[in-house]
Amino acid sequence: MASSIGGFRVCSQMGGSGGGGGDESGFCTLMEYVGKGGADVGDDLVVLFAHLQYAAKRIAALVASPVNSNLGKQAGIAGGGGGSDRDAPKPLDIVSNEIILSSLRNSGKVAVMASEEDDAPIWLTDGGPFVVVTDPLDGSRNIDASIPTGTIFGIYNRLVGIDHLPVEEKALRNSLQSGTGLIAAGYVLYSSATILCTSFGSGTHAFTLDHSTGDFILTHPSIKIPPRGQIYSVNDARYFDWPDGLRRYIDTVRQGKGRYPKKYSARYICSLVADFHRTLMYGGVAMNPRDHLRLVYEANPLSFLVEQAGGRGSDGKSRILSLQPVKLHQRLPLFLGSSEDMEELESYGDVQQTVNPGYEV
Ligand SMILES: O=P(O)(O)OC[C@H]1O[C@](O)(COP(=O)(O)O)[C@@H](O)[C@@H]1O
Repeated sequence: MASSIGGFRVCSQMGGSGGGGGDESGFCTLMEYVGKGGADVGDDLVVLFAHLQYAAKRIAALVASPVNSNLGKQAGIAGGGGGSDRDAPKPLDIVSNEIILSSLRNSGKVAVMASEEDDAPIWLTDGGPFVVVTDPLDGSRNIDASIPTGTIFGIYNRLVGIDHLPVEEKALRNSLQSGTGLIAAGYVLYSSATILCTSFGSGTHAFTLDHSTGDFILTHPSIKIPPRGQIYSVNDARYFDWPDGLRRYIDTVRQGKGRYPKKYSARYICSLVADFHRTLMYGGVAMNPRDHLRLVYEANPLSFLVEQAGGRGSDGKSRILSLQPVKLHQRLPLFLGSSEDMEELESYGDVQQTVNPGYEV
């Protein structure tokens, strides 16, 4: 049973599906939540989450460290940009990828990890029950300005029916599962607070890192995205490359002439996890209408989370989770948000940006 003490949402009793655990202090940690006294997601998944939260804490410390203050994604740096100095520090998205890889390997629970940072999926553990897809540090281009970044992950069961295939082939096929097969997904937002938001298929719940104890505390149980928001989130410098439908939609809602008779406001951090988190909290639509974001690593996990919170994830025409990935690094237009806003947006027909001239910034 969730209640509120001093502004925190807390669990006052153990057990119950999705109810989470809790101790005598009333606070419910992520590990209590997933464990037997809480949502009881199964021992294997509990072990995996223990390792995922450890990786998240290491990345949170990394992005906040003064030592790394100028190590955003930069071409020419050794380890990521093809530079030649082997002793040069690596960009943070490469280090984050290594942190997640070692955590997943150490968990012993992951058969395959597919990462936005790697060309091909990595086979980790024969018999590992799970497949993890991840964008280890999204928004890393913002690091140098201390703008929020995030980790995104999705978890599937290993396809045991293809265990007999050669490693490369089964690694790829396991990683190309449709989003309808997700058993869990989440993101970690590295911002003024470090927030791990996750779903196991029964609601979306967010946990905030308590730096004094190192625990993620359940602060936002059963998040419900408002059915209607008043915010649109898009890089509107691309307005002149948009199709007519998208231009008309944005022009209409910003003038307060849409189905909801209020003038919408624009918010765009240009860091997907941060833009998505705000949308989950306040409602509205977060979008990138061009073929830029990835189906496997970004669109599927975030669509799973927004659907579990009562919203929708679409490519402008179809439900994201129903799409069958054909390529690991497949890109697509992405629209995530409140159910009524999404419905109104899609009613404009052509909202997918088909020209993608390449942008310098
Ligand atoms: O340039 P655009 O179209 O505004 O795209 C911005 C989006 O790209 C991202 O930076 C991800 O791009 P990268 O994977 O190339 O880093 C998101 O965080 C952000 O939402």
